[in-house]
Amino acid sequence: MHTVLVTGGAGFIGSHLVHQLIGRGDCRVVNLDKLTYAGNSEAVAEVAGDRNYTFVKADVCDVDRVADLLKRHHCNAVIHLAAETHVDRSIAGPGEFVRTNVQGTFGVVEASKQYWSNLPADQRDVFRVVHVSTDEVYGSLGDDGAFDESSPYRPNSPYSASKAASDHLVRAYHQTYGLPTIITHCGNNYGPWQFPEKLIPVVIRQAVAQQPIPVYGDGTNVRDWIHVSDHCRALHQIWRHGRPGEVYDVGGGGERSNLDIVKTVCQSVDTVLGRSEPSVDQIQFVRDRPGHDFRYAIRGEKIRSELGWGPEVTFQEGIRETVAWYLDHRDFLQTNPLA
Ligand SMILES: Cc1cn([C@H]2C[C@H](O)[C@@H](COP(=O)(O)OP(=O)(O)O[C@H]3O[C@H](CO)[C@@H](O)[C@H](O)[C@H]3O)O2)c(=O)[nH]c1=O
Repeated sequence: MHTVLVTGGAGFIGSHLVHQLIGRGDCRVVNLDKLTYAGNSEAVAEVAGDRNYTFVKADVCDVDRVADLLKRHHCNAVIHLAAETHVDRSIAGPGEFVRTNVQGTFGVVEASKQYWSNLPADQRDVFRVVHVSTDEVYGSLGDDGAFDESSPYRPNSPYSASKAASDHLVRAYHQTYGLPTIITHCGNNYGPWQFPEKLIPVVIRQAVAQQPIPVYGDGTNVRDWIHVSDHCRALHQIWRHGRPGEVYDVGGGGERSNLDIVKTVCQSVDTVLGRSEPSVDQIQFVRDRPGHDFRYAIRGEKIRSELGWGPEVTFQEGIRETVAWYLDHRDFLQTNPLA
């Protein structure tokens, strides 16, 4: 039996990871979450009563608290997802991103180091810290090429800069203290429970309400999309079989332009609701995001060849399921992103 401290386990990706880990039957999960606007206890309600699950409302910046939890629960891994994640919010207010993403990651690695360095040798060997980061640290691509683990860091937004800084701290803790850390970079996730500030839930909400669907700039920007369950499977593989000190980029092959995403989502909403007037007519091209990265693409060769991981959910199937989920959870869709 493993015991994993998941930070940010009430968030979008974190809650899916918590479900997967508990579902495996060989993991106890301690979910540390501050329950900020993007954290949602409802997303983990199904596991709340499970004997292998513990929820702790806490802040990753609190080193003593994190160290105490690791010790109290005899954790043998940390998967660190707690973060501020929305690029537009980071442009409006970068301070919270520096605090949560940089100071918070410091809290996690410092607490982990304190705990890990006092473990008996056999437990030190199996302990891992998996830091969940983003492909956005690599900056923006033109029409060709793809990121891989050797791509230079060129973050462009306050969000991606804060994630890049957090990566460097994690790397430094490995280089300096030998803490067994692994860094991951994933592309754009989609699926149930994604907060309605990100592109796909925004499109669903606006399409359903027959309101304008905002597309930044001309909609030609490209992102590499992955279903959240595939990402969580990758995180498990990386934790269990990845090599300490390494970086693994997660994804590959899911490139789509924003306009393509918007059209696919609109068609899916129209089909489920039996609409005759196409939702795409609601598209409104709006002012571009400042410093908007043009394109992200992940090669994904290392994780495929070293860990045998690849995505399983097709985009068509994933979008159909996601749209159906949001239409069944319209209250969540109405959550005020500015709250
Ligand atoms: C919310 C919104 C977004 N967009 C555009 C901006 C982007 O090019 C694209 C996706 O936007 P977002 O859903 O905000 O995601 P993006 O900025 O790519 O960043 C996401 O993907 C990253 C991984 O690439 C994660 O690290 C971030 O946490 C996550 O937020 O759609 C629109 O055109 N209209 C919108 O209303």
